[in-house]
Amino acid sequence: MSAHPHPLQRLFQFARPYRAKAIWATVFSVLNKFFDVLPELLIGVAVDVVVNQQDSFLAKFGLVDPYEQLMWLTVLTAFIWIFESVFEYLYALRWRGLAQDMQHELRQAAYGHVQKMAPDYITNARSGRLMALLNEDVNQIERFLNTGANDLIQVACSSIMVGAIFFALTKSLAVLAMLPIPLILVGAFWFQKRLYPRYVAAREAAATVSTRLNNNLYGMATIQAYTAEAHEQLQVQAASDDFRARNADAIRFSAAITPVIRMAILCGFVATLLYGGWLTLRGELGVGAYSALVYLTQRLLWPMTRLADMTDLYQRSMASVARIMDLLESPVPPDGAKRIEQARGALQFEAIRFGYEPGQPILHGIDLAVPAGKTVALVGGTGSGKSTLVKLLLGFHAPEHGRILLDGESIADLSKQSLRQQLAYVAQDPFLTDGTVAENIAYGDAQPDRARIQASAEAAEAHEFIAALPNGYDTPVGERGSKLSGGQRQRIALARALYRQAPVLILDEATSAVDNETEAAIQRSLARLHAARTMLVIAHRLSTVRQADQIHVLDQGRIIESGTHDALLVANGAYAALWRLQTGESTA
Ligand SMILES: Nc1ncnc2c1ncn2[C@@H]1O[C@H](COP(=O)(O)OP(=O)(O)OP(=O)(O)O)[C@@H](O)[C@H]1O
Repeated sequence: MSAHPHPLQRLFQFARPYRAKAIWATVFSVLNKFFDVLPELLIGVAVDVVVNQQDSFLAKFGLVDPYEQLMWLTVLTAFIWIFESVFEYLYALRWRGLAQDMQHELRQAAYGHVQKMAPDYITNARSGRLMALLNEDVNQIERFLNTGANDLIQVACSSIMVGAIFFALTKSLAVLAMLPIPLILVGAFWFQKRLYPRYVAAREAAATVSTRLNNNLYGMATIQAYTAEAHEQLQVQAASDDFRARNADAIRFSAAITPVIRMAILCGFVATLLYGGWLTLRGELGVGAYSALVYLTQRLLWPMTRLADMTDLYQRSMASVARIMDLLESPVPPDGAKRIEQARGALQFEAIRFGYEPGQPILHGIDLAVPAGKTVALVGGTGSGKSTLVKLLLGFHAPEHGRILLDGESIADLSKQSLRQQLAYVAQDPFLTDGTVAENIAYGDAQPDRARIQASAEAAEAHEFIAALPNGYDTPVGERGSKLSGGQRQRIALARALYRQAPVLILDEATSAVDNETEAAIQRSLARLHAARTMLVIAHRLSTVRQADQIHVLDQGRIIESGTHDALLVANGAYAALWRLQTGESTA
């Protein structure tokens, strides 16, 4: 199916640090099973005591009186049961502990890995699919380790132990009782092989449902505004139906396992009952041994009915392990090693060519410089590649050709963390966390500075509205900032970027949702900060970039004009035309 090792092997590899814990858990499972099988033998010994009395098996140990034999048998039974219970407690504790540890480690590792990927990876991988992976797949492994692993070990143990007892007591009966085992195992493997792809398909379908639900919950306002509820309900229904059908397909198989195995067990049980009874009647097998063997046949074969559940759990969790390991092994974008402590903020884009998809170039050789402390603006039609250029600067993608320099250092050589610490970025659609206003402004700072938070909010023209909120800076903003207006969200995002005090400030449509008056005030604040920072500003509203030291006009991935506002008006090209359109002024 794939070049990867078996999922179990991949899980073992991942769980290396937990090897000692797993070994202890296994030891306790084995010991528990050992003490669990013994009472069956004691039944045989008890029958032997009451039937054979002075000639019983126990009499050989010097216990001639049958009443004394019974007494000792009772004491022995009590001890066996106590040990069985103690080891049951210990294995349950260990396996469940291990399940929790693995669940935690896998989730941490998977999320940690996702955080190293470019943001586009998450949208390409479908965020719902990732959610399913981080939640359900991880839980699936916990479920298996909670009970499944112990069950598998104990079935194997009881088969070996009971088999050994059978062989010690009577070989011919042992062969008969064990005849169904190969049949059961072949059957279980046959089912298992067919179940695995069905579970993989079911997991995929679950991920699709999750993606759709995720998307719809996020876009509920649009769904309702467009009265698309019925349409979306149908879409969810279709995805859920598919999930149900795939699960039903797996269930048809897994439900058949127990009845089939039971038939095989029946053969083994009937054989022991008949042939063992016959041997006992002929005096070739003791009555005590016969009683023990009848019970032990059950002990040997009956747990195998649980193979169905175990296989089920095992296959589900292996499908989940494979998905998680695939994620963990997906290549992380390369990272540079150099660090930059305090950049001056000089940026240089040299002959940048880039496309998201092979053969579909978005940027066709961009050359531009942003001297330290200067403001450079990028304007141009929608889809012309402005945000893409910023994504390259942030190191989300690497250019196919050309390089980007920060203070003369290629950003490809810099560690992404070090690079991004020099940049303060306000995205087109800023992301606010589900915390308070203050937490959002001081985002990423372990020791938030209250005075700096307020100063940043003032510079972003946000202080006034924040102060008017019910709890001021301590007001929760809601999920993704849902309790705020678009313009308020933008200003908090701007305050956050200013709080960072990074040498380079990148504003991608950072004030598009605020009114003209507020924007003018923000411009004045930014102008005061101007000298200290390099600014790369993207804007559709040209009044925003009017004061920039240099303006570049992008068109379909190429710079078609560059200059100051005044020079571009004089040049009377695309920029001047756009300016006239936006202001109604005549520049000719
Ligand atoms: N993750 C992506 N995968 C594939 N194509 C993308 C991706 N992001 C953007 N694009 C494409 O790249 C082109 C440039 O997009 P970009 O966001 O850089 O434009 P922009 O100039 O910032 O536009 P706008 O002014 O509308 O924000 C567009 O054609 C867009 O469809």
